[in-house]
Amino acid sequence: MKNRILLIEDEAATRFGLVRYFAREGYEVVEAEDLTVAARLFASERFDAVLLDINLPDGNGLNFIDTIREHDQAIPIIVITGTGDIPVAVESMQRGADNFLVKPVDNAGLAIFLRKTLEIGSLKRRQAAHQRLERHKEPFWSVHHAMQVVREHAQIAADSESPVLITGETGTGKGVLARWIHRNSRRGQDEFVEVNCSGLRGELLAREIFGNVRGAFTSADQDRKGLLDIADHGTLFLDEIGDMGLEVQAPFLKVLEEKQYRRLGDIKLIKSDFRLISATNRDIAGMVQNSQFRQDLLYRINLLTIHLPPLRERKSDIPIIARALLKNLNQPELPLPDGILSLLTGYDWPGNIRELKNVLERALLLARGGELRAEHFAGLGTPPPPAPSSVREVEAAHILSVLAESGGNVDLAASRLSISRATLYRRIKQLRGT
Ligand SMILES: Nc1ncnc2c1ncn2[C@@H]1O[C@H](COP(=O)(O)OP(=O)(O)OP(=O)(O)O)[C@@H](O)[C@H]1O
Repeated sequence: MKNRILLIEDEAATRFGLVRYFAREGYEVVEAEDLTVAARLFASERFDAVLLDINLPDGNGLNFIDTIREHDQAIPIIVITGTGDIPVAVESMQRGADNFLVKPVDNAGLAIFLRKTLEIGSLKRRQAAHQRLERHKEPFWSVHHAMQVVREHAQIAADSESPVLITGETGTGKGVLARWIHRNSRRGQDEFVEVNCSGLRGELLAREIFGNVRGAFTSADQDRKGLLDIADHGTLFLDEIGDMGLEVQAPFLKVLEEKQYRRLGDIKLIKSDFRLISATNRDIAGMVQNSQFRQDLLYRINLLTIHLPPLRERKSDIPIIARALLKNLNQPELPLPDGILSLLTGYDWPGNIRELKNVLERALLLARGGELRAEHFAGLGTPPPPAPSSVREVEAAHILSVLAESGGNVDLAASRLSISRATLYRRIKQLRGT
């Protein structure tokens, strides 16, 4: 799809030149000769960027920056000013413009400006959307006692600066938990730098972590920052640390001990104040026994270990997690009938939360916006287990399903069950572990 530019410029000749040039560059340019037309267009149409002249027949373009920013914080604004208008240009930046150019405009220069500004704008939007999504990922949906321990330890991890090792099978949410710890730590506003050690072996991983100077190896045609550099003041998340080769383990241990390192091919020592969170789905202690992982490194990274249990060991959480995942998939109101809940709780979920999320996404596609039915979950295998028999099991199943239907809201569940909030808490406590 073509990027749409709103060009606000009163000189017809300048407009003509810019429209022709940008049409050739693959943009769609919509023209406004004054602020009145611009305001009408901006209110009714969607644009990817605004090119704004300051001196317009019906007012000062600077005021229009405020109007744009009231409605859209992210859209790139490039201001075009006459020579000698530098103070105006500075003011335009202070009011929220992204860039300014001085007339006569060099079209090629403006095109480069525009491309860069649009790239940054789109990155900002993606980052904002990603952060919004990440904020909704709450790692602790649970009534299970094992997750209570996880929650307590995660809070301790967030309050401290010590290295944390998160263990658990694939798809249990180790990455989600690592981000939660970072966000809730005092480094939460700084970088969260993630590297997956299984995708990059040997020297490739070392290059990513340490960076390099020009000429350090054959293809090193320029200096490159390492992730340790970028994670300074923030958090470095090493996913699948069990897959880190021994040749990288030794220098990495040194970094942890000394908090400084050298880029590949460099002699200069660089300091980095990063906080380490690692994760693995492998048995690292067993790897130490087999000399595949250094014991001294393990001692350094596992000061605090948090284990995420697989979904099959906390099946009582499946209704709550499924509800929450539906909410994240923008389907908070969609009912999950008992038949489907028993299908979901009857399955062992080797891929854990990731698999549950995929299964729900597939079911939503198959349901085409309608109600979810059992046939949308075909392939989950085993039929639902026999209905609970003891009074305690019946009570547990009922409480859990009402809690799930109430989206984990204890007040709502208590009122639906016609018991007090305190009684419901007491019952949940008694039932934990069932
Ligand atoms: N609490 C949660 N909220 C929302 N989504 C979650 C949650 N936990 C896990 N997921 C989803 O499940 C998937 C797997 O999560 P994540 O990558 O954190 O797991 P992992 O244990 O790190 O997996 P792996 O070991 O394969 O790297 C992701 O799509 C993630 O969004």
